[in-house]
Amino acid sequence: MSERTPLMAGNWKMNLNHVEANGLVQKLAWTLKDHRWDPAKSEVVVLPPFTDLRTVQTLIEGDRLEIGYGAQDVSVHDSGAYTGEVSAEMLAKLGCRYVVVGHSERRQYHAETDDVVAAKAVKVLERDMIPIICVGEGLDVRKAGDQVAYTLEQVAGSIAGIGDDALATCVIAYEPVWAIGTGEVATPEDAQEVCGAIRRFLAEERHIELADKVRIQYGGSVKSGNVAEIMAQPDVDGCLVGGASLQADEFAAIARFYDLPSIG
Ligand SMILES: O=C(CO)COP(=O)(O)O
Repeated sequence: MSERTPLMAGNWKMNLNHVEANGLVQKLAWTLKDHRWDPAKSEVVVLPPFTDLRTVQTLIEGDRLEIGYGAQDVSVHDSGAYTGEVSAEMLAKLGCRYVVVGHSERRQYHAETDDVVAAKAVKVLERDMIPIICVGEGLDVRKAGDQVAYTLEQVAGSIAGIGDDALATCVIAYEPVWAIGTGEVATPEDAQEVCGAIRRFLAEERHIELADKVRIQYGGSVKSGNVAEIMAQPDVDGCLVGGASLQADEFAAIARFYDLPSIG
């Protein structure tokens, strides 16, 4: 068994202005402290919109909080005439540790392909940050029972061009699209089926030591009520949390999944 520290990351999506962001991070920090959260048992990260990053950086660095932060997307370009884009260098300068690439909402609404996702992941790695590479099938694929093959193809395309040493530092987030924001959570067995298949694929395509190091998250309607069972799966090394990460109490409870009873 490897020592993969579970990564509990809150993807705020397009929510909270910088004032609200300040309030949420402060409340999250107090709540984690109050409840004796153990950073050795789970790494906690927030992923605010770009406009909140400076505020979150100031608070986390100023108060020396043990909460990490990062961004939800990045440009494939380094600099220049790309209106509205934000580069990996800019994010690194703001102290970001993580950057989400290929979230299903980017793939769906911005037509991001696996090639684009792979190029973004490379940019993130070049600046010594960690990409959280998102993959996952839609409802039609799930109904046809093709979730494993579909997701592995996305993984293959989204890690193309990433060398073994760099890939070992990456996070892969399995987020079945039908479970995102719907309240319909995948069963722990569903999550394990695909997360386990991703790890076996990495072992076969690259090597077993690498596969053992990569952290694989599950995302999709994660809450304090279901996180313990999901985290009990051997190949699930953390969660990418949307809606529930906007409430400090709820996200703090998720971060302390190891103390929650696993029911069911
Ligand atoms: O997309 C997600 C995280 O990136 C999941 O969102 P929800 O937790 O709101 O379902």
